[in-house]
Amino acid sequence: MALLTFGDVHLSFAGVKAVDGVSFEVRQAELLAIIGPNGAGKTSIFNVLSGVYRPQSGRVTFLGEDLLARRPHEIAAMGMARTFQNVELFHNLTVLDNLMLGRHHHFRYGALPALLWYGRARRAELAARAKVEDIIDFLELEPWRRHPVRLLPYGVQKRVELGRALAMEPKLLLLDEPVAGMNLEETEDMARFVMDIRDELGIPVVLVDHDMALVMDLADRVLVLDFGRQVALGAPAEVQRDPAVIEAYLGGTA
Ligand SMILES: Nc1ncnc2c1ncn2[C@@H]1O[C@H](COP(=O)(O)OP(=O)(O)OP(=O)(O)O)[C@@H](O)[C@H]1O
Repeated sequence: MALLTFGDVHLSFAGVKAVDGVSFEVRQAELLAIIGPNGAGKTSIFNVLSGVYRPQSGRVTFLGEDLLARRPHEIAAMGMARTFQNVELFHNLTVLDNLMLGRHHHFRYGALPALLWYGRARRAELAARAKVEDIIDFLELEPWRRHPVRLLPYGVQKRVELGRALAMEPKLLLLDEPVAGMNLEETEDMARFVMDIRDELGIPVVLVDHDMALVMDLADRVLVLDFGRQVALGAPAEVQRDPAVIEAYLGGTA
């Protein structure tokens, strides 16, 4: 069964068709990439998925539940985690604290037990800490764990953001341009972590990026958009050969 279904979604803003009848599904442990030129509708799809935009029509389900009736924090609590084009972290806090904050919705105790550090609060805190330490290991963030995020190189900050999303123990991860602005080495590191997230942790990923080599390398399937419309959906090799894609997007570079 598909984890997520996006069915014939239409979203427009004052006559601009941002998403114009797009349909796809995300399967267990797959990496689906969404590509397309600027303004093609990629971010709008992410905003529909995370409950920020409400489309005029269509059907979106996650884990069999209707997503369009949900608010952003409810969708996050269902297990959909997202990273953003720009780093969105608490820059004065350490790597460790930023990751601990990623777990806050897992905490199910009141302020008083938390303050007194007893019972359930203590166990939850210790479990959270163990989980966060695993993520620090997994993303090779150990050298920076006590450093404020603002002092870290850009590529490492993006990795911390990825770590915060993983700390939510997501069932689906949305990555918005994870390698934008990175140098070659940072890009290769990030590609390796994204692959490990799918292959070792088994978390399905939807990725938007302009880096064509990365997308074609990592993705199991690629959805190509142009002016909000769906141009193609299929395996990378298939999509690269598709004349409609070459015409609309790759401009003969395939
Ligand atoms: N909140 C909004 N208000 C008005 N128009 C919007 C809004 N959000 C998106 N749009 C319009 O919808 C279209 C799709 O935009 P979107 O940001 O989804 O594209 P994109 O593929 O993510 O582009 P980019 O690669 O530049 O990030 C564009 O024409 C954009 O101007």
